[in-house]
Amino acid sequence: MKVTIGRTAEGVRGIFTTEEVLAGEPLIIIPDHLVLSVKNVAAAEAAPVLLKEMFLPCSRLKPYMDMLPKLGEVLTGYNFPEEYIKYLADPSMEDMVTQSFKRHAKATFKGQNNNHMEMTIPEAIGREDLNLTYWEHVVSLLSSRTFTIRKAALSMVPVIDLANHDPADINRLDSTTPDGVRLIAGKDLKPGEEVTITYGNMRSDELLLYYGFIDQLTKPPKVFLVDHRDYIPYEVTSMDEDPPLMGPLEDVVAETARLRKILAAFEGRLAGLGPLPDSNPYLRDTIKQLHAQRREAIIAEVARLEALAEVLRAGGGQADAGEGEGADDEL
Ligand SMILES: C[S@@+](CC[C@H](N)C(=O)[O-])C[C@H]1O[C@@H](n2cnc3c(N)ncnc32)[C@H](O)[C@@H]1O
Repeated sequence: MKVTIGRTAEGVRGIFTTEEVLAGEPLIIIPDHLVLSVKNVAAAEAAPVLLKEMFLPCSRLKPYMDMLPKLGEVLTGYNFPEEYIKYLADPSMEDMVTQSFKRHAKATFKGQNNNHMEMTIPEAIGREDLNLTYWEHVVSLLSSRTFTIRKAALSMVPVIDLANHDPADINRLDSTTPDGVRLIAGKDLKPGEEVTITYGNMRSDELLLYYGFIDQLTKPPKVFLVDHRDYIPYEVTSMDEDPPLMGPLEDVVAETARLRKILAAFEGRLAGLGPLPDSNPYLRDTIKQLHAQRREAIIAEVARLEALAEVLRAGGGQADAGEGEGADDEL
C-alpha cells in the first residue's frame, strides 16, 4: 500500500500517496478475501449482504465496517431528505428520487419488491428494530462505494473505495491478477498527492443522486443528464459517447429552442420555491450550486449552438466537428 488516508482541502476524506509512484505501478493491492462481493443487482437488493456484515461482531471486515460513513454521513437519491426533493426544481429529477430511488428502497425494505422476496428486511436480517431510515443509509453506502470489478458483480473494496472522483482521472482498477484487486497509477504521482479515480462520465445531477456530491471541476458544467437531448426517463442510457451536436442547422436551431424552454421552465420553478431549508446545510449548499451549474451549463451550450448556427448559415450548413467551442473531448 503506497497510500494513506487523509482529507482534501475541502475536508473530504480521501487517499494520498506516501511516496512517489510511477505510471503503471500498483498504488494499492487488496487481497481477494478482503473484498465484499455483493450481488450483481441494484443497490437495494444487494444491501442485506452488507447489512449482515455490518452487524457481524467477528467479521473479517470489521475495521472496514467501522470506517464506513455513519448514519447521516452519506447522501444519495435513496436517502434524499423528503423536504429537499422539490428543490431539485425539475419534474424528471424529482420523479427519479420519489418513484425510482426511494420507492425501490422502500419496496425492498417491506419485502414487496418482487415475488422472490418472502419477508421484510428486518425479518431477513433478524433485527426487528431496523428502520427504513437506516435501511436507506445502507443502500446509499452501496450506491456510493461499490465497484464493478468481476463480471457484473458489485464489490466493496476496502481502502480503494476511499478514492474520490475526478472526471478526468486515469488511475485504474485491475482485478485480473491472482493477488487481489489493484489500483494502478495512470500517471506519475508525487508523494502526498491525492489518489482519485473516475466514477464514470457522470453529470452533476447523476453524481448527486448516486453519490451525494456534484462535479466542481468540469468548466463549464456539462448539460445535465435530464436536459440531454438523448435523455429518456427511466432508461439507463450510457451518455459516454456524446459528441456535441454539430448540425445540421435545423437540429441546432431546434436544440437551442429546446434548451431555452428548459431554462425558462427551470427558472419559473425556482421562482415559485421558497428558500431552501437549513436542516441539512451540506445539501442546502450543494443544491444551490446545482441550480447555478444547471443554469450555467444550459447558457454555455446555447451560446455554443448559436455561434455554430451562425457558422452553418454562413457556410451553407456544414461545420467542422473540431471547431465547436466546448467540444467535449477532455474526458
Ligand atoms: C467511494 S467514496 C470515496 C471516499 C469517501 N470520501 C469517504 O470518506 O468514505 C464516495 C463518496 O466520496 C465523496 N466524494 C467522492 N468524490 C468526491 C468529490 N470529487 N467531491 C466531493 N465529494 C466526493 C462522496 O461523498 C461520495 O459519495
